[in-house]
Amino acid sequence: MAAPRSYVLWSYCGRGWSRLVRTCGPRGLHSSLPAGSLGVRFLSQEKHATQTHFGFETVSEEEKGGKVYQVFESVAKKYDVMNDMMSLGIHRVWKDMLLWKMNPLPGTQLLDVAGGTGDIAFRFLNYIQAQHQRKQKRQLRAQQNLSWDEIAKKYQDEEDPLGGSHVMICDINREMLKVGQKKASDQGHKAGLTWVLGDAEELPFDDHKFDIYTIAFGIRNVTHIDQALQEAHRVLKPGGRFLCLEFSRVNNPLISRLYDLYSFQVIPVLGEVIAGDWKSYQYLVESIRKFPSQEEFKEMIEDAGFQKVTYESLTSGIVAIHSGFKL
Ligand SMILES: COc1cc(O)cc(C/C=C(\C)CC/C=C(\C)CC/C=C(\C)CC/C=C(\C)CC/C=C(\C)CC/C=C(\C)CC/C=C(\C)CC/C=C(\C)CC/C=C(\C)CCC=C(C)C)c1O
Ligand SMILES: C[S@@+](CC[C@H](N)C(=O)[O-])C[C@H]1O[C@@H](n2cnc3c(N)ncnc32)[C@H](O)[C@@H]1O
Repeated sequence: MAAPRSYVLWSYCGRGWSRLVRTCGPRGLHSSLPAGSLGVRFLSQEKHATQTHFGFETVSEEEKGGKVYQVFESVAKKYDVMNDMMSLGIHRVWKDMLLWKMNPLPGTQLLDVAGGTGDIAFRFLNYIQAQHQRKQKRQLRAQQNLSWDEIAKKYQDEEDPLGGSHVMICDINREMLKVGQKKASDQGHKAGLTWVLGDAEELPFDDHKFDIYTIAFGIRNVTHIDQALQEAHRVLKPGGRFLCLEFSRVNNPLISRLYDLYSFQVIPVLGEVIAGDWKSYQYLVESIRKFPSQEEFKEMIEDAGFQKVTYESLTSGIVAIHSGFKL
């Protein structure tokens, strides 16, 4: 569908001309003139950039990407410590729950978009490796009559412990990727992962390439969420799964009040004290409030072509995991 254009209209209401900006979509001009208007002069056809939000601020769509980039460039080095401090470690449990829901099999090709400092990717590799080790132990226990030499040899001759699984970590921000790459080498993750600089709205991958697409705490920052969802659908294989972990809507009014207090009174202060960055953490809490509810987001995922879309709210709806399939 063609993007709506904005036009400047000037309306005369008796006391003088006033400037109105109205959009013109494919079905015509959407404008209602104030009562008492004596006439309209169509003075110009300036094309206006479409407006969107950056937290509670209204910005042009062109500006938003740059502002989001600055936020994550600024917080990258303190990102992990901030998350532990802000959530008292709860974000780790939410990410573990994403992995339990995914329950990947050896050989899975995962694309983790907005993968940042690698939290989902490392959990994926650890999950697959742990599965492989459990399987190996089960097999060895079943073979009661093996000698010590044979057991040692089985461990030495080990084939790929990832069973061909691979995770592609794609993020738009160089600084976040750099921190992630350093963490990977510190934690000894060498095989099974690739780091790619790329935009969720225009993924640098062919169609039908991945078994699973994840995005954790990323989609809220994307300018055109519908575009990112369509890209997720495009790069998944038929039968592939979309999983999204994101902040959502708290339904209990008392918890919601406490959560608001904590978010607006505590999180930016922590951001200032720990990361020297109040503004980025103010953006974080504001962007959470701008993100659609569980049901609204489910509809957006369905609109992108996914089927069997479901969600699970965690911690009273502070976050939710949405799941959908490309069938
Ligand atoms: C720039 O963009 C970003 C930067 C990032 O670093 C990260 C992200 C993306 C985000 C993540 C990866 C996850 C990071 C996690 C969070 C943002 C945390 C959000 C989650 C919560 C607020 C809820 C869960 C956290 C907790 C339960 C922490 C517990 C806090 C306390 C026990 C209270 C601390 C109390 C004080 C410091 C005293 C002063 C308090 C007030 C003035 C406010 C009153 C607050 C309370 C009475 C308690 C707080 C209540 C709640 C949190 C709600 C309770 C909820 C339930 C019981 C379910 C990124 O995009
Ligand atoms: C809050 S972090 C989440 C990182 C990680 N997934 C996690 O769960 O901790 C958000 C990430 O989204 C990335 N991001 C924002 N807009 C993006 C876009 N259009 N395409 C890809 N990544 C984007 C940021 O650079 C940042 O690394």
